[in-house]
Amino acid sequence: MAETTGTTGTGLPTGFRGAEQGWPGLHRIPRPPHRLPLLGDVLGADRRRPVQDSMRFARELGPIFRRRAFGKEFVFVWGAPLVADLADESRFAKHVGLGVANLRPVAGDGLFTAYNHEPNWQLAHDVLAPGFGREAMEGYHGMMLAVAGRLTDHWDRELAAGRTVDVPGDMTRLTLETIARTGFGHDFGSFERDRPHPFVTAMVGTLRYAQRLNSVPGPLAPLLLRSAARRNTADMAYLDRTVDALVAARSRSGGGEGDLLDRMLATAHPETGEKLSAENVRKQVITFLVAGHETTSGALSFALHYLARHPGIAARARAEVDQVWGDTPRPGYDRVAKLRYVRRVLDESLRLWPTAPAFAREARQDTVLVGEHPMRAGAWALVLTPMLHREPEVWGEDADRFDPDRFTAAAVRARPPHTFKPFGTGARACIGRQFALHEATLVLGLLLRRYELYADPGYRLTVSERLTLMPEGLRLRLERRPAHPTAADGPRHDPAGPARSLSAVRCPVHRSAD
Ligand code: HEM
Repeated sequence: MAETTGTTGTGLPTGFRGAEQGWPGLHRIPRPPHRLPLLGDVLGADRRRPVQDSMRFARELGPIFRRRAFGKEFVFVWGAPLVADLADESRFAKHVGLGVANLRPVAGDGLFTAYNHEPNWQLAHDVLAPGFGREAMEGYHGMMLAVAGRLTDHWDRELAAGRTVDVPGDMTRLTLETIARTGFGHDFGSFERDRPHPFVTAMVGTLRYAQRLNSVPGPLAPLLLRSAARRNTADMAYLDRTVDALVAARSRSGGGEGDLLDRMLATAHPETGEKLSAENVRKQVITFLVAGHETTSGALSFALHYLARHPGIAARARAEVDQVWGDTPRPGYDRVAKLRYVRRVLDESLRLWPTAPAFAREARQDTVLVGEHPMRAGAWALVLTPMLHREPEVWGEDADRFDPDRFTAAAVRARPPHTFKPFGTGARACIGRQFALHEATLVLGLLLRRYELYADPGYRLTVSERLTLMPEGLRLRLERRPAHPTAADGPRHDPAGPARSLSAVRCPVHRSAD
């Protein structure tokens, strides 16, 4: 069922198979009309933006379609009933394919890139899952606040200097420091640097390289990507060195305060007593440092973009923060989940731009997808999340419009299951979901309370891709808000009250889909 775990010299997994073997009814699945011999469906393709490219094809071809590139055919799925069927864990499982498989040389059998059959997945999952439970999360909260304080110090300085702020750059600084501090007791000093930390540069290099591997013919990859492959090797070596130094420092210090690294190094499996090997710890640390910040940074950046574009929505979110938090400098752990409207803003941003924009599912046994498309065991499809999240049958004809009220409790209850999947699905869904949501809601609350956010009227949203999604070149102008005189220790009224009344504020720059 699972593919072979080896890789070729280019990092492409051996046995990387196309859909021809797995989908007996492949010919019935729509494909782009202008297919070139040998090259496939590459006419007009934007190799730097493969997800947005596939979204374009999705709109033309419908809820299930295929694309061919360099002799390999891939099936894409985004229609809600199809995705719901793929979410059936008894018949389907995560497939480590395309971009994820290309990351195997970097992250090996770490949690994200492990094949389902590899024993280290279950072992690491069981050992690390308690690191994302409520007790652990409460422990991270204070550190998250401290890192957010470094961000606001930095933004205050930029504001005093009359500069706009670099949103994706600063969100990446914030989220990298947060996972490094909470997970590994490490400080990259991101806010003290003018340029991204070399760890970030090396990480972005490996992500981009993994994405590029999909856009060149396999056999020609060693030739076409020779210099890129050399750079990639150097990037991977840098990541390894950074992580090795971090682990060595922890071992010398004799242990931390029970963070993720302590768990990785010292915790035995509750039933088998087994521990993670040194090599696996290295892969897990890289996995968590990368997976733990890149996507959250994008999610925060998109949310800030939409908030700046929709002052009425920002005002409503701000009213909620003022009411729930007042002026308390350190809102407590329990106060974060109370920011229900801020959380809806985040969910709506992740709906339009799920920053991990696809996940793959493979058939565990021969089966028929939605009773129509036969699949052999091991056949797989890529779920195109941004299109699932814009499926008109589910989200309406105005699905491209930013509207956080799509996430009121009643609206969520009214939707069919498996229609909102920014964190993937099933046993291999995101282990860091609560961590990301807590961090991002906390930071959005702090920023909304402290600043007015102004978009550059000339900016048009451009989304860059490096396996993950990020708004490109987004800068905002800030103004400090006066401190609010509301109570510091909690809401005196229903927090949704004034928020509701503010919902009537009209947004002067309301544009759909940007
Ligand atoms: C908004 C932020 C985030 C998004 C959108 C996101 C999205 C995802 C998605 C879609 C998957 C499943 C991938 C697949 O099926 O192939 C996943 C898995 C994973 N994520 Fe996240 N993630 C986020 C934040 C985080 C954070 C903060 C951490 C760690 C602190 C994290 C660690 C992981 C790991 C380790 C896995 C693999 C889980 C497994 O297979 O057992 N993620 N994430």
